[in-house]
Amino acid sequence: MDMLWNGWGDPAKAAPLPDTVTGLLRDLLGVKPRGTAAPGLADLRPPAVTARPAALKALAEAVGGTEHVRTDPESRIRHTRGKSTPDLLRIRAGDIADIPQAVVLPAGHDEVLAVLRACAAHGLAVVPFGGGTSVVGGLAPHRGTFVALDLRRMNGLLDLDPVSRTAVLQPGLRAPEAERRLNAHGYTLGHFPQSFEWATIGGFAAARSSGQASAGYGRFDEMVLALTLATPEGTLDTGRAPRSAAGPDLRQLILGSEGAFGVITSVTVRVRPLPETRVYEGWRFGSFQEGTAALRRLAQDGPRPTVLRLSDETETLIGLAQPDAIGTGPEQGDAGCLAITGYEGTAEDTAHRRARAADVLTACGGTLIGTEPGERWAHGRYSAPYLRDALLDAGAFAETLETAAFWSRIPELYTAVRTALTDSLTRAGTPPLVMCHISHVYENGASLYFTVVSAQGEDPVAHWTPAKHAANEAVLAAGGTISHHHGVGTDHRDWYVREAGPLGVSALRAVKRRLDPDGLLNPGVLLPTD
Ligand SMILES: Cc1cc2nc3c(=O)[nH]c(=O)nc-3n(C[C@H](O)[C@H](O)[C@H](O)COP(=O)(O)OP(=O)(O)OC[C@H]3O[C@@H](n4cnc5c(N)ncnc54)[C@H](O)[C@@H]3O)c2cc1C
Repeated sequence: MDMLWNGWGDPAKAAPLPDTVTGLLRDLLGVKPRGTAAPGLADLRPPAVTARPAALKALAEAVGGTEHVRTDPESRIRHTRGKSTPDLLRIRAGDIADIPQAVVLPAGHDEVLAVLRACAAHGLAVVPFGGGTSVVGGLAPHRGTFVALDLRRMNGLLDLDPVSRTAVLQPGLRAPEAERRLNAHGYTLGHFPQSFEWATIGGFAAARSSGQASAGYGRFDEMVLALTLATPEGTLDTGRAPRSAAGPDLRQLILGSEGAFGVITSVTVRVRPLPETRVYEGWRFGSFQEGTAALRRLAQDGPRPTVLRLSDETETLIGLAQPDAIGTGPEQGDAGCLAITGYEGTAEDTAHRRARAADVLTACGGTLIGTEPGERWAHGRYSAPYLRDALLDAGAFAETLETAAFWSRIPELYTAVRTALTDSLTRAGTPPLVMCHISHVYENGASLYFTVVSAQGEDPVAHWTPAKHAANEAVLAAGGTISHHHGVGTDHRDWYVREAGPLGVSALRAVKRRLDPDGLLNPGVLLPTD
């Protein structure tokens, strides 16, 4: 099954907004229903394919037949951009300017190399395409003539080593299928981002993804032990031991390279035994500040839950911490802040960590409110993207952005980003609701994840852009990183360039030139084009 072309996920799971939320949008944010009907897939008329027949023939030869090179309108439209809110708004408005010439489906590493050779020979750029869930413009290169390299046929579990607890996965394997295959052998990857239903192993590595259970299982880049990269200049194999002192770690150069240095064709990951037990529960704190201090205590001194997240006052009040319960949040205004803790592992380890963490959280001012909020969060953990579609349908604007910083910077960063978003959208005539949560913690810092909801402007993308830029400026000024887990793409590139600095950027450009001398791979993604 393919994802909804102009929204999120499985069309069967689309859910209308509860009346409480529609009322809230109208009364609080002045959201008005949009009058214009969105075009259907068949209404869109992609520009004709301009790639020469010889180029399409070479691509077909590279991937074993014309059936693996798709030029039909629907396939091309389904590979146009990713799933950020501006991406959805553009395609809903019928804008398919970033459409690929063709969708090419290789079956293995050698076919990827052959596609890269064919593209080099015929002057076509290449956009590696995993699940298509990028929210940073990672699939919209700055070059008109390109093909989407869809990795869905490379979807195998190639090896499982129970002694080392490692697995070799192909890049096009979607997360649920990766879990299903590992679970059949008694293992889990433990990577559960909100995009879990659709994103792929290659996309996780390419964009340095982080899942909702990162407190226990770590970020995806921490799980990766080895990678194979197909580049226009040949194959780069990295990682022959869990850790090494043999020079700089080339794995780190590939992780986060977002298709600009090559195509990841194989990923070796560490796996863990399937947990015997899972338990999620809710805690209430008087304020975001108090809850943040409690999370820091657990992150620094332990014990570390598997899931650890904290919503600020606004997110708690709206009920967004549990998307299934949106609009039915605590009735009283002094809801405080909801934290969710989760424990996965053996029964003994889970019970032990849960009891000790409860002592820490209580000492930090938290009140246990039972397993119901935790179970509700777990049940609704993949629902929020469906909610976004319903909000857009209702005429609201809803988008997320994220950053991270050292603990001492977190309060300033929180205030700076909230203020930037609120001021910018209020000046534009659409005062927003800005909500925030912490869902990834480290010994030395944490991420902040913001959700913005407002009325849509007349041109919703143009209306949002200054607010997003103001938030990016606030992130850098307050000492945060431009992305904790969404990546750079084209949307964050200009701020990433400032974060990396001129020498850092020129070093990365040198790498790009060595691996991709003709600049075929994702031009303009991660780094500016020359
Ligand atoms: C609703 C929603 C929720 C999300 N939640 C999370 C979350 O909780 N945590 C999180 O980390 N992210 C999240 N994301 C962002 C996104 O899911 C991640 O960035 C994910 O890693 C992208 O995987 P993908 O397979 O969809 O990659 P794609 O979107 O297809 O590609 C992402 C980038 O990587 C490149 N790429 C893809 N595959 C390869 C490959 N094999 N080799 C080289 N380059 C490649 C692409 O060219 C592109 O630049 C969310 C996105 C959405 C829309």
